[in-house]
Amino acid sequence: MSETRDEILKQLERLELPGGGTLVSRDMVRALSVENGQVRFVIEAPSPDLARQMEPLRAAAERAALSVPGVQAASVALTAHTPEAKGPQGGGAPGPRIGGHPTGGQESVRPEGVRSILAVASGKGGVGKSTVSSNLAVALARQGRRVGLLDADIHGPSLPRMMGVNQRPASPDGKTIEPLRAHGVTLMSIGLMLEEDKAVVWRGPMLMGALQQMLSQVQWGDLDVLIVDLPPGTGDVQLTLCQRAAPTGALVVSTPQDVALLDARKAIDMFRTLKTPVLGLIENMSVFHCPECGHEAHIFGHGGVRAEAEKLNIPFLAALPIDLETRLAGDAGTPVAAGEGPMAEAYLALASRLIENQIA
Ligand SMILES: Nc1ncnc2c1ncn2[C@@H]1O[C@H](COP(=O)(O)OP(=O)(O)OP(=O)(O)O)[C@@H](O)[C@H]1O
Repeated sequence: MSETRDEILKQLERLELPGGGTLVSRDMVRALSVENGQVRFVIEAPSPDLARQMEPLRAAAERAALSVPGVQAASVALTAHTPEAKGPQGGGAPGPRIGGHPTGGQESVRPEGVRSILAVASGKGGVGKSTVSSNLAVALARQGRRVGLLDADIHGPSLPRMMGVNQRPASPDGKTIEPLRAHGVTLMSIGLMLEEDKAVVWRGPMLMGALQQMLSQVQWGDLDVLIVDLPPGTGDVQLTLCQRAAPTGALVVSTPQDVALLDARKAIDMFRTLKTPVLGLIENMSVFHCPECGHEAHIFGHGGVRAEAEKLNIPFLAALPIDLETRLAGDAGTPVAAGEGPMAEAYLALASRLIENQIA
């Protein structure tokens, strides 16, 4: 498939644009996908006016794709930035375009100075993956590790809020991106490159391209560990990370609830298929201690994740309670692990365990 892709791009290189350059050299091809002989991509024009004039070029691009052996059908769409929009990702400032199609076939996109990449995953949404990622990152940094945190949850990036950052990362040369720093952690989120409140409507290839950019264009520097907060589920982003960045392993977060565990099992199975070791399971929202009477309530069930870990012979790393401070601290932009108290200690203990086991 990647040979077909390369050949299509080669054909598109031949289509000269009126102002000079080609569709490829001017980076106007988006979301190129090849599936069972069906080719699809989008030509992104600099303005709606130019897009209207580019219809003959669109048709020529379709013919060029069809001329490649193995291609049975080609569908090419034209799109444009609106001048008032702040780029496809918002923000106005010049900078790298996020969400292009992935490049470079199966080449590694692992950042050079990063010793270990740790994926934090869950089957189901809302189980606390981002809460665990941000607190674990802060706890590791407090123990002297050089930590990076990449929010790869493209459809629902929540780390900027949880880490208390909202400025757009700088890109002095328009290609590389300078990550931000918060609570001792080097941080990058796709949410910082997109317009807040705008839904991301991207196909798989654009998601894969965006992750690739976040790994290879961000100046991560030398890190002991890069924690990648994945979107929930088993999709293109997970696949790209495992195949192109060779993570050291994955931590899977789940609540003890049956429906969450069911999905967690799927995530574990996906990592096994992709040959990424699952290094541990974490139970979040495992118990609620009533602050008034001290009563323990198992709102989402009890012990399910520990039992699952034993069954699958995967280390059970932590049982984190439902905790008001955790929620409030996350909403306020200073993770609970940055302070003092039982939850900060729980995250510091989790971080120590990962350091002792040379995972982070
Ligand atoms: N242990 C906890 N105690 C109390 N609230 C929690 C806890 N863990 C997470 N939360 C809260 O639950 C909500 C969802 O958590 P979070 O965003 O971390 O989940 P997620 O799995 O990353 O979600 P998504 O599927 O959107 O990526 C947040 O408001 C967070 O503050």
